[in-house]
Amino acid sequence: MGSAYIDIRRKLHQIPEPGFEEFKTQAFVLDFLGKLPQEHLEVQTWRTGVLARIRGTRSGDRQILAYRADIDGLPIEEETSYSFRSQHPGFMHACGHDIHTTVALGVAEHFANHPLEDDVLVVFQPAEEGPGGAAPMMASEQFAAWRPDFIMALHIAPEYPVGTVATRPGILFANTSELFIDVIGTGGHAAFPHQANDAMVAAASLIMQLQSIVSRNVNPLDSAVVTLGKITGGVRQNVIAERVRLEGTIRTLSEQAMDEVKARVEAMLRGLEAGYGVRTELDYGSNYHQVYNSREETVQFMNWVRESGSAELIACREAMTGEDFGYFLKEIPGFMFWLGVDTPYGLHHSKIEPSEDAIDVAISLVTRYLSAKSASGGKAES
Ligand SMILES: CC(=O)N[C@@H](CCC[C@H](N)C(=O)O)C(=O)O
Repeated sequence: MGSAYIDIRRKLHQIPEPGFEEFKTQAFVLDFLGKLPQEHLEVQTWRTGVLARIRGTRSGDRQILAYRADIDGLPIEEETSYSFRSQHPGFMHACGHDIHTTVALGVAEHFANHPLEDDVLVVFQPAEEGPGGAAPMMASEQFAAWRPDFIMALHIAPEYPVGTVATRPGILFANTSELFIDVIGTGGHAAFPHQANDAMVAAASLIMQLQSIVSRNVNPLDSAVVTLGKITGGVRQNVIAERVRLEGTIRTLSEQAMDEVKARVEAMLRGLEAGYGVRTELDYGSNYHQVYNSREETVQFMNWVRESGSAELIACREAMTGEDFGYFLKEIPGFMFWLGVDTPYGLHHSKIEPSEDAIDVAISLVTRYLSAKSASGGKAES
């Protein structure tokens, strides 16, 4: 099965699309599903997402087991050595969603050919990178009609070898909040700073102040990240900037720490306005709930991986990545795990080249796990 799925991944890799604009990806998924045996398969769309339900042989009496993939790309210019690079300038699958989607198609194909007693729901979710598709998808009529009793998902992990998976019960990924700050001063001629109010100098001071939140305000026994990833502002070298925009993200392992970090950001903006005479505008963009793996489900999965030998299991630590899969896990028992894809470049890097050998590992692992779970009436045994 390897080469067929590698070909699918390469096709998806060439069409990365931003959140809620995954039109080609959705069409690709629908086309693939349309060619599978249709006897047990039902498909619904929700915005640019897709829900594929494979009815089990005892559908109705039994539970619905779900596998979720995110399908959007990132606004990053690709710099890989691939011959099948992105055909969408400025966009790239730099977070492995092409692999996640391919695995989901493999899972759907497997169960369309070999239905379980339980139903299997394969969720193709848009907009994970932002603004967040999980919460509105869960609130949709389509999802409510097919709401699963269990849900699992994976995320590629560049640092782990192919053939390994890593997870832990409890918190796996952080609470996140995007951060958009506009600093607004008064523009002017570079030679007359006293007649202007330089938004760039105020923004530079703010950047350094924000770095002190994690080191000086957050309890050292807690964990938090404040990262600014983008600055824009100014017009040209001899014009005092009237407006500077900072874009970043806040990550914390507790909701309390998130509230504390946000309170400090707001206090610093008030201080900046008083000290520099600028005006500021603050927008937290989208916020994601932490990915909290159900204890019982995760321990069962970890035991099953160890006993079945389906992959090598790493009991990992939590990470400061975010994932709106956390919204599914807030309401539905399940877990997320890392899938080793062995590449020197990290997630969101323009040169990331995940090993495609991991695709078969994942399809086999997910289909075997859901089969074992169904066969044992909910509790997977190896
Ligand atoms: C796994 C991963 O990389 N997820 C993204 C999620 C983005 C959340 C949101 N847009 C933000 O930037 O806060 C991540 O950056 O961790």
